[in-house]
Amino acid sequence: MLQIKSLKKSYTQGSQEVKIFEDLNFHVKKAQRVAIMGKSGSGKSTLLSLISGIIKPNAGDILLDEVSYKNMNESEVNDFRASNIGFVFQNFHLVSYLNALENVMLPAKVCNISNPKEKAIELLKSVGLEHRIEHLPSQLSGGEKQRVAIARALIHNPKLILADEPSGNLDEETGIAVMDKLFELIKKNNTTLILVTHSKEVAARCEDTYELSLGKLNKC
Ligand SMILES: Nc1ncnc2c1ncn2[C@@H]1O[C@H](COP(=O)(O)OP(=O)(O)OP(=O)(O)O)[C@@H](O)[C@H]1O
Repeated sequence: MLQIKSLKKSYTQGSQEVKIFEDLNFHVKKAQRVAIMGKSGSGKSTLLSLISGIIKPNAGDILLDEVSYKNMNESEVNDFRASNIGFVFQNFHLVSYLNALENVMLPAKVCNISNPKEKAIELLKSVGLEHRIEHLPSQLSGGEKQRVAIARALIHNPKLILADEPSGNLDEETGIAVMDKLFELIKKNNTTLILVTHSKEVAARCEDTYELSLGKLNKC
């Protein structure tokens, strides 16, 4: 479902070129759950940004369900990402002036899906937050915010979820509860997951774990 072919990416810093990927090849099957680990600076966030089309590779290609990003312009990539990918970040990235319900409904607006309010309420119920739908992010705990973010990531039924340290900012018990919810929902929906984590316990929930090192993904 996700194919990464001969991917090359480097950053230019002054006169220096920082090479991250020189020839990365990788594929993920539908509904597969893949964890990516690796030292700080190995390129994990860069990889997620490339997969989401937020940054462009220097060469090579990425295909999601056979659709290549190569010939899309920026607005086509943005639309494609909005329809097909859901995100869960360490810092939740909720919109501070929107309540939980409005935050969850955001991707539904962009993707024009039917009955967004009903779907958002249903998802908030499924993450145990039916009593918090009118709360602003500042009125929610860290674990509650991440559960709102999970509901938001799933409302448009994305093919792929990209998660970057989703329990990184939560205490252990809350982190486990939030990850239980994320995995329960993605299993139910057959959603493919690529999860970046420093935690072996979190990675163990995935079928496959890879370590990113020197621009290559090595199976653990
Ligand atoms: N916009 C940029 N310009 C220049 N160099 C960059 C840029 N973004 C990232 N880098 C460099 O690329 C390398 C990979 O960064 P990246 O953020 O992908 O690593 P990471 O594995 O996600 O790290 P961490 O676990 O610390 O979040 C780092 O050496 C970083 O300094």
